[in-house]
Amino acid sequence: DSNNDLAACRMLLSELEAHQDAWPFLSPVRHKSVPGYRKVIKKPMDFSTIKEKLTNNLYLNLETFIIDVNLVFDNCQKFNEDDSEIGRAGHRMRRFFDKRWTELL
Ligand SMILES: Cc1ncccc1N[C@H]1CCCS(=O)(=O)C1
Repeated sequence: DSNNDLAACRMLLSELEAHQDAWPFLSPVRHKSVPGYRKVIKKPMDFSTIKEKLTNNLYLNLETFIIDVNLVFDNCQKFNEDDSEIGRAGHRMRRFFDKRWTELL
């Protein structure tokens, strides 16, 4: 039900934030220092923004939360080469997240 969905979202987010490869995703990409980012990425998302939305009760259920987490990783894949520090971190974080939330099912 929505209470344990919320608990699951909080649990999953704290695990994402604690991951050693989370550093590129903890705060919004500073588009002033990342040329092209604002033009290329139409819907920026990061873990701190997700936390804010959780706190403000903006996720209807686990599914809407997972959509935002996937947006973080999809943005990363769109902007970063697979063979780059941030690109590789994104792939590792997505693999970790997919494993964890499926373990909840
Ligand atoms: C996820 C991402 N995609 C593209 C460019 C940059 C980033 N992340 C930045 C977030 C702030 C710190 S940083 O500037 O080192 C890295």
